Amino acid sequence: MTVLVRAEDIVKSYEVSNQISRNKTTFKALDNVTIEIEKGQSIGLIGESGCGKSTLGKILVGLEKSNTGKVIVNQVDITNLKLKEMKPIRKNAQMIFQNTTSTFNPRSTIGQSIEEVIKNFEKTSKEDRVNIVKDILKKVGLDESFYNRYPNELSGGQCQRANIARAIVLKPKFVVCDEPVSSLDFSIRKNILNLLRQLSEDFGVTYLFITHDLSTIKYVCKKIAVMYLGKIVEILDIDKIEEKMSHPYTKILFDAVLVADPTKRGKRREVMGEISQNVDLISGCNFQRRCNKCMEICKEKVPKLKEIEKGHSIACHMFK
Ligand SMILES: Nc1ncnc2c1ncn2[C@@H]1O[C@H](COP(=O)(O)OP(=O)(O)OP(=O)(O)O)[C@@H](O)[C@H]1O
Repeated sequence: MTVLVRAEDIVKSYEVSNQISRNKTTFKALDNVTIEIEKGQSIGLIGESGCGKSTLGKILVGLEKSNTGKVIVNQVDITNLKLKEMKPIRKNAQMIFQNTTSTFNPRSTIGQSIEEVIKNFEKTSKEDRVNIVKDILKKVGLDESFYNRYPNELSGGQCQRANIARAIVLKPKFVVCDEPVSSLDFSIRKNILNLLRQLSEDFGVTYLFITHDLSTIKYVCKKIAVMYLGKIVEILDIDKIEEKMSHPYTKILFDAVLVADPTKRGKRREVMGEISQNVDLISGCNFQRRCNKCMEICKEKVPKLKEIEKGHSIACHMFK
């Protein structure tokens, strides 16, 4: 298997100022994250709001810089690349955001916006560009008339399709999808998820698929990564999740999902305490205060993400 994206020991801190005291403090959004994404092995990334999913996604496509650590995309170390040097990488590493309409220039037509992306990366004639854009619009289920429409003339679902068209027009190898269907009606979600899967089959795109909705992951991903307070706590195959999930936080997350068959519903595990705010203030495991299996070692030592069997990694002191 070829490794397409590798992030090693990524730390990302933001400076936040207190509005009242005007003191500045740092907030660690990513706390030594290491993740490897193999070609063709799309990964779903889940975790509570604010745990650092989008920040990690942006760092992997070079839209944000980490404070420390290393990011390798398609065999190129992008950690310290300047904006200009990032250009050839961007062609292969794109991001689809949740808020669809605001990502388009309101003064350009959808066709012009997508053409702009091609112009930035490839030398093509106007005629070729128009044809490429019309083709890709068709591929995402939008007819030629959308070329001349403005963003405010599109519905949410149509705009998300256009957004996907723009992200994949250059046939990138890696795409981060940040909650790509969460702002859409349930009736349209399945269509978009099927479209993403189809595009991965047709163009060989590998995704990092960020979501809160576990049910959407299986449409496009083979693996799932669970994140808690700036750390990846478990990675495993999606089809083995019920049988193999082991981290106490993963189990709680999955308990929150309703199981259709009442005979298969287990006893619900309760999550204790409140989510901590700043991981810099915690020594040991970030999940210790909410974990009903917390041991002495969890308060002292940070558990490392370790592969406990092929394709299954976990960061928890219960697993040696
Ligand atoms: N530019 C920024 N300045 C300061 N803090 C930030 C910035 N961007 C993100 N953060 C903080 O970093 C943490 C992680 O944010 P991030 O958006 O990555 O979380 P998330 O898991 O994607 O959340 P959600 O699921 O709600 O989108 C949050 O606490 C957030 O407030």
